[in-house]
Amino acid sequence: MATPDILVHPDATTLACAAAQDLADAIAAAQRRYGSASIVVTGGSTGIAVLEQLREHEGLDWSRLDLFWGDERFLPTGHPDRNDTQADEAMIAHVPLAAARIHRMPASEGKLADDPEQAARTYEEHLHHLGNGKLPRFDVHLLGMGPDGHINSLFPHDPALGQQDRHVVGVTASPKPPAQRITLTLPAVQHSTEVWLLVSGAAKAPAVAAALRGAPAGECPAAAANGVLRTAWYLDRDAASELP
Ligand SMILES: O=C(O)[C@H](O)[C@@H](O)[C@H](O)[C@H](O)COP(=O)(O)O
Repeated sequence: MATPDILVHPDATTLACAAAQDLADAIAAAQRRYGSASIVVTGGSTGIAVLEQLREHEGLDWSRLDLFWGDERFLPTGHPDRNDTQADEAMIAHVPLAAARIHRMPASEGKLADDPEQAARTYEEHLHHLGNGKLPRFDVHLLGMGPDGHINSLFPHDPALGQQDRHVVGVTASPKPPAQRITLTLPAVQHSTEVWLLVSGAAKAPAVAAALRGAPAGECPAAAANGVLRTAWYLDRDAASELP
């Protein structure tokens, strides 16, 4: 596993601008190489700020970009706390993405209303359908991180962290509201060509240091967030303040 790249920026705004520029470049590179690009987006203030910046990038070919989510709060369509609603407002509503390439996690309504596990299976089937029985290619998986080291909806000590056989699971007792969520698992994160963690603020500094020290994933899930070819940590100075 390659050593992670640690990229420290003066503040959260500069971090988001730099990550968006790098993401635009990575999308263009994947489109040149494969014909289309595929990114996994995240919620949280830093991840959403990156999407706000990305939408300003001129020359980006939005028609050949697939958008997936790393996790979702299991709430009805359009709920303001859903990660996809926030991504809609920050980026999707402003750019010409192809509707069929926006792969949202299911919402808590209709047949799936009270069944995040079934909703997770539905998303997993969708991914496996796109990938001919496997996961599709994820060129870049963006991740936020909580002060407890959680990534996606994979929280410390949660049994979902040990999940090796599934790519998407339902969460029913998240320590952070809402309790019900859908999340990609660690094997799905680790399937991504590149994983970029977007972390700002002093409250995250201890978890950043723990993850980069190689803490056990059960205690600090972000420690296991590694891409196949590259892992990059986009930090602001405060988040990096406990690194050696
Ligand atoms: O699902 C959630 O409750 C949040 O989206 C959460 O997982 C978030 O991504 C991180 O806590 C980082 O958030 P910030 O970037 O806002 O610090």
